[in-house]
Amino acid sequence: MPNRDLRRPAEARPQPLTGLAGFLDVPLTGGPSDPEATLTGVTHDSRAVRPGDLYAGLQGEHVHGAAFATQAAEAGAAALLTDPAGAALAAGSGLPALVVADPRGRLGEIAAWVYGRPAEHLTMYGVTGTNGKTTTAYLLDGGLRAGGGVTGMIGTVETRIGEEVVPSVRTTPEATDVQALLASMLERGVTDAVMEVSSHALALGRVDGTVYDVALFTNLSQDHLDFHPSMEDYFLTKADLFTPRRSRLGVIDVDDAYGRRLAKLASVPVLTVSATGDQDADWRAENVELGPDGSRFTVVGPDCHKAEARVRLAGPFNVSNALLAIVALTAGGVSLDDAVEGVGRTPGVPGRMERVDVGQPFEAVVDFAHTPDAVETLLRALRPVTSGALTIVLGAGGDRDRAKRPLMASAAARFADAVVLTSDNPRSEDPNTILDEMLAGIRAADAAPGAVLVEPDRVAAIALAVDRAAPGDTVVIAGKGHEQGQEFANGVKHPFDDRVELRAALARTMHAGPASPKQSTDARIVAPAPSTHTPTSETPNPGVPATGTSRAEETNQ
Ligand SMILES: CC(=O)N[C@H]1[C@@H](OP(=O)(O)OP(=O)(O)OC[C@H]2O[C@@H](n3ccc(=O)[nH]c3=O)[C@H](O)[C@@H]2O)O[C@H](CO)[C@@H](O)[C@@H]1O[C@H](C)C(=O)N[C@@H](C)C(=O)N[C@H](CCC(=O)O)C(=O)O
Ligand SMILES: Nc1ncnc2c1ncn2[C@@H]1O[C@H](COP(=O)(O)OP(=O)(O)OP(=O)(O)O)[C@@H](O)[C@H]1O
Ligand SMILES: N[C@H](CCC[C@H](N)C(=O)O)C(=O)O
Ligand SMILES: [Mg+2]
Repeated sequence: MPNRDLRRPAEARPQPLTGLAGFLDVPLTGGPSDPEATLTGVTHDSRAVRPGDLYAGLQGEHVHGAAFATQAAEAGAAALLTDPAGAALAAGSGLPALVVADPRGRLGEIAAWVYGRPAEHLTMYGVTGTNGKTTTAYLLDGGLRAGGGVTGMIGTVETRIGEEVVPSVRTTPEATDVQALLASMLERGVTDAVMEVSSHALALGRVDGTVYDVALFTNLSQDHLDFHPSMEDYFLTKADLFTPRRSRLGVIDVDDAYGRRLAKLASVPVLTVSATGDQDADWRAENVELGPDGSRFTVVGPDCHKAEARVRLAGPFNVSNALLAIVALTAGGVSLDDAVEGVGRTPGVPGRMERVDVGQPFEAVVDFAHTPDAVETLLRALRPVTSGALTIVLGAGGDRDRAKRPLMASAAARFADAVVLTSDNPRSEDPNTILDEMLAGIRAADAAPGAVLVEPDRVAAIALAVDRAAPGDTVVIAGKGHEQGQEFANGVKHPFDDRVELRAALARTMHAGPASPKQSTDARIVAPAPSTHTPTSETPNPGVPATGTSRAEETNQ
């Protein structure tokens, strides 16, 4: 274990506070101004303040961070950055203040300034898109290592500096943490940094102060409509990554309709990729051979570039992710041979198409699909490798996009033979309300009688799917992938790992034989009622048909 907190650089590079005031062109107000005062770090969280930090008191959805200025001062903050409302709130803190109209909008450049603009000394890769960011980031990492790079990674599953891992809280951290992490990476000899760039990050200034050498776009489909007012806003937020203030070059998957739009809209040079052969693109995957453990394909690019490639993750969509990574690597200076070699060596990504095998006579897989498009893509990928029935266990997260719930359930009913609806992370919501909203998306025509079951307890739902599986079937547990907990109301998080639960359920069936009657009778078996088809207002992905939203009936058979 590392003996220091890698989230910050060890070496303090004190910057004069008056220098920051000059940089921002605002006076220092409020507390006593020491002309010699210096800053050694910056944070937006009073609970993370270290002596010498600039504390950014930001207006949040719930509270104004400036309300914690006294706590920040007690922890040793050297100064406060805030807005006029925050300055009033922090009046009693005694901290000298820099007051600007939009502190969140300035935080990225300030953090980059405080930490010595680390991104300028690293080769930066930024991956955006609704699905495939984490997977593509791991593949990029593999290719960079094969090219001799020392890598750092910031993303959903983990944050890594060389070989050392720091747990990730979110996909893209706040700007203060991004810049501190990049400075820490630089200090520890990292040459190339790979980051997942969420739309929240772009909208909330988390990656301000970072210009990516190569920006990647995987695809766009419905998600996060709790945060974005429309798909158009979601798209334009992502598209901003492909402008000169944020990147130097774009690599875009044009098999995706939004990707094709982006390739035209981008104001940085762009390389296009297509793994399906359906689109005109600079780089293509040809001779694709899909297998249960991964795929082989030929990479074909401009100027007679050609190489035989493989990806050790099943499904055609992972050929897209791999091709995108390979092309981005070559754009970033890695040779095509090293890129292909490193991507092909990458063993897998935790909780993405991860097979769990205790010797059972059917396939059991854990995957992170938690959008309508990902559920459809996943099931379409598993169908050709399933000789028997395909069963999915699926829930939807609480306090997230509600509109995607019926669409996820609809995709599950249309592309699987059996569906066990269950809880994901209910967070502050009632799990049964989420399940009802999912059920509303399933039309009678999409599911055979008895094919849809509801079991709110995720452990029991996994056991139910396993108990019903026959030789040749595939059971996929979707939506939580690598996650290590299940979140309930009031921030309560119970330890939970789909892979552990699936393994335990499989082991039980192997030893005890099929179905424990209790699990089967407790679940509700749902017969979706014939219903009027109500198209949804958004048709986010031109490839996904609209689905009904009527209420399903329960028969409790
Ligand atoms: C919508 C959103 O992103 N909200 C983020 C936002 O929360 P907020 O505005 O509600 O903050 P708040 O709780 O009102 O607090 C205001 C300020 O006071 C500070 N504070 C608060 C309490 C305290 O004791 N001390 C203190 O300093 C907070 O640090 C914050 O700066 O600022 C907080 C502090 O930075 C974030 O934790 C919070 O992310 C929440 C937890 C979140 O879940 N965000 C998710 C949806 C998210 O960002 N997801 C994306 C996309 C995922 C993907 O598709 O891959 C991601 O990048 O992970
Ligand atoms: N290129 C792709 N196209 C469609 N679906 C994909 C693609 N790549 C991955 N998926 C699906 O999306 C799921 C999530 O993949 P991954 O974790 O790589 O995406 P992500 O963009 O990082 O997601 P998140 O934003 O939640 O972190 C996978 O488990 C798989 O089901
Ligand atoms: N990055 C995504 C992950 C969702 C994973 C799923 N298990 C859920 O909780 O909805 C989010 O925060 O929206
Ligand atoms: Mg991710």
